[in-house]
Amino acid sequence: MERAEVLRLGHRPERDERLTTHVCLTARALGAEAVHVDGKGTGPVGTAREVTRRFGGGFEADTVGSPRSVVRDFDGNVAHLTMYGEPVQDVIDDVREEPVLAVVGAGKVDGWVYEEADYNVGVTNQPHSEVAALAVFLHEYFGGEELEARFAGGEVEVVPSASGKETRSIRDSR
Ligand SMILES: C[S@@+](CC[C@H](N)C(=O)[O-])C[C@H]1O[C@@H](n2cnc3c(N)ncnc32)[C@H](O)[C@@H]1O
Repeated sequence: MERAEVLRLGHRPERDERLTTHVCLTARALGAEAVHVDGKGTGPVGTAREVTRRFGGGFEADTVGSPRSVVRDFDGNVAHLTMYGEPVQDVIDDVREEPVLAVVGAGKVDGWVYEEADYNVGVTNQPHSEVAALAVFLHEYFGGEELEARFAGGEVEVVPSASGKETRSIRDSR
């Protein structure tokens, strides 16, 4: 069965707070089980935990001091998302053979990441965003099944609506 974790490299608290938060929330929403934030990213990690508490699911978020250890210790395929990589559509079937650690950067990504990754994967070979790259990668990895996921154990859930904004407490929906 497919399972995914995400490693956010090079978080800079003074400038990446919002983007790293979006990496964490995108990882959770699109089916990853955990995000590991390299550096002192306590703000994004706290937000991800709070969203999980409110909206459910078993998503885990933490900060890590040694991203290289996360890469080396991961039991599965390490897929580094980079505009210089092989096209996602060419490699995703092979990546899907194992659990995946999807690695995304912030500023310049160190050379060891390119060397130690099992796959360097481009979501197009144009420069864009780690959030966009992660979303498309997870969607390709899970083949769209992540869109049907239920997030159990939270306080509230959204009632899908063609207009307006509606939520209900989980107690009311059972
Ligand atoms: C704004 S980019 C910065 C990249 C940085 N200049 C470098 O040399 O690695 C931040 C991250 O977005 C992701 N990214 C951007 N464009 C991508 C693409 N076309 N395919 C896959 N990932 C991409 C990569 O993970 C990258 O590390």
